[in-house]
Amino acid sequence: MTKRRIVVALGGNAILSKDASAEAQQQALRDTAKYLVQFIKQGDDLIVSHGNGPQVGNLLLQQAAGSTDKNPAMPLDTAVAMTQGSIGYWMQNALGEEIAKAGLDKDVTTVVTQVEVNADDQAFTNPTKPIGPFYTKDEIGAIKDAHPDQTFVEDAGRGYRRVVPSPRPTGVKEYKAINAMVEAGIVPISVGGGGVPVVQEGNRLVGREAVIDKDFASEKLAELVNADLLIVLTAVDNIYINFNKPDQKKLETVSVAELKQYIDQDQFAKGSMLPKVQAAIDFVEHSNGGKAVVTSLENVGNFLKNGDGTIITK
Ligand SMILES: Nc1ncnc2c1ncn2[C@@H]1O[C@H](COP(=O)(O)OP(=O)(O)O)[C@@H](O)[C@H]1O
Ligand SMILES: NC(=O)OP(=O)(O)O
Repeated sequence: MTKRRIVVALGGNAILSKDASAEAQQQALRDTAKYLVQFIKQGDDLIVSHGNGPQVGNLLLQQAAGSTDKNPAMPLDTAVAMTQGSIGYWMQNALGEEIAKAGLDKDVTTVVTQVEVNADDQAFTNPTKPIGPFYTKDEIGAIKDAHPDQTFVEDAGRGYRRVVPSPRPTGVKEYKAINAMVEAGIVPISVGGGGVPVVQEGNRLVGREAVIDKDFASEKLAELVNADLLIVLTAVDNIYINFNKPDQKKLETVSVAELKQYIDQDQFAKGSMLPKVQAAIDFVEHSNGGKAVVTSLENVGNFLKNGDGTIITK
């Protein structure tokens, strides 16, 4: 089989489901690495990205709880960089172990990645990205009394979460370094948490307080490094139409034109599957013959063997 260049975007459940302790998140990533190593064993060049919504929200809460005048809390762009470091450490440690077990000699390295956004992106005045823990309605009443500037929305039917601005990525500052790492046989972990949002001001990149969607950032990176495949790994094996209804139907190979019709029919939930579908469409439309895949971590073996999962083509 010919060697492919693959950007894999890891969904939240690959890192944190209920237990937010470092041990539990590290264990989840050890389990995740067992699936990801299959691509490397097959000879594919892998670039890994991941979400950070729960972790960056939790970090902001820890920062706020411990802050003093002499030891101030860090702003959101710095917190995103901190989660790139912590999750990247867990991931490179776990994937490194699986690579060693497979008898392969390959380094895994985390890249603190700056992702460019437009300063006038309307997302800055319309926060939509859920971060941190879930709250009850009573709990957010009390938080809003103390922090009237914070916005909360109902998320995934599990309660309320704080939302922050989520601008669209326009570029990935470190993509050439990521390319060079792949050429050198290194597995980069990059655009973690969607990347640190930055705006170009003269020679300086200035951080902005936001959290970029990791599926959109992974798509932008996949375009820039000329990936053959963008694979979005989430909790479901396939994208469905009429999802969770008695007549739900899984999509196997689907064209961009067909997916756009399903978007018009509101088939994909806004805060969850829609951004993945939009990222997949963007990649197929803007790359040079690339395809996108949406499937689950647990289905990686079947995808590699039989092409199972939802495959999005031109
Ligand atoms: N049409 C659909 N087909 C499949 N899954 C869907 C659909 N609409 C909504 N979903 C939900 O979207 C979820 C994936 O989004 P999300 O949980 O935000 O992803 P992640 O955290 O893995 O990035 C699936 O687990 C599923 O519950
Ligand atoms: N940054 C980001 O998209 O994180 P989640 O996938 O955890 O929401």
